[in-house]
Amino acid sequence: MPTRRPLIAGNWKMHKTGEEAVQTVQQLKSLVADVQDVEVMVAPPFTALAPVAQALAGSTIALGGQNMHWESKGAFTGEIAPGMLVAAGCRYVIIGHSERRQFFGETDTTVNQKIRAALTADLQPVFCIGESEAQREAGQTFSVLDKQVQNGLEGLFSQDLQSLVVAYEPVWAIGTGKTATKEQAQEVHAHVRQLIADTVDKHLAETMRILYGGSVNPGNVKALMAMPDVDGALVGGASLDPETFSQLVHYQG
Ligand SMILES: O=C[C@H](O)COP(=O)(O)O
Repeated sequence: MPTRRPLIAGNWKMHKTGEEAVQTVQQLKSLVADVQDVEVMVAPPFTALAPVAQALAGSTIALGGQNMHWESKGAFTGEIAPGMLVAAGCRYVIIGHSERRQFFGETDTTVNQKIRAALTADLQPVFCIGESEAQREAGQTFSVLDKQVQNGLEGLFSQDLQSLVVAYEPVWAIGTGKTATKEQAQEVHAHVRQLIADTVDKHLAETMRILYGGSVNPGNVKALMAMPDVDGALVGGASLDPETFSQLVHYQG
């Protein structure tokens, strides 16, 4: 069984100016300086990327973008190109977050275009999937997730997807304080891994990291991380405070 290096990622969403973000990572850097076996990533807003990259110089904390366009340049007012994220110091990019799907019209098709563009630019996509509360209650969780995964990865093969990270974020658990139970998370993660094994490649499925996201906090992270198919967390609210985020990174105690 291959070892998957845990990834604890902070998605700061629309929080923090450049100055506030730099202050946060300066504290975080020393708080997690002892951590070796867990990868840490922060995804600040676009305007904070360059100063945060500078503040992170010499640290192992990785930087991520929260979104990007799939084209490399052009007349796309308000958009950011993959190469711009790379130039700003990003290694990762979050793609298809449910807030992007819900409020900004992202579809499986644009998610697929973005994943392709990220891979071409050598950015590691953190590909977000998740069902709504109504879909879960209607017993559609697996069919919704299967469609998101299959459409999002359409036309991509194992050799393209080596750096892919999947993040399972049930929409009903985001920012609500209502975390999926560790059993619910494990059930979905195992299902998604099996789907990748069946439709893409078995080895990729075994090595690919699947993060859980949705009201992760210092009180529930350990139990979630103990599940065999949970390889990390994509954290919103609890990633904004460096002390709290550091507690998540130190989930092993
Ligand atoms: O990307 C992060 C998720 O949307 C989770 O947010 P949350 O931890 O505030 O529930």
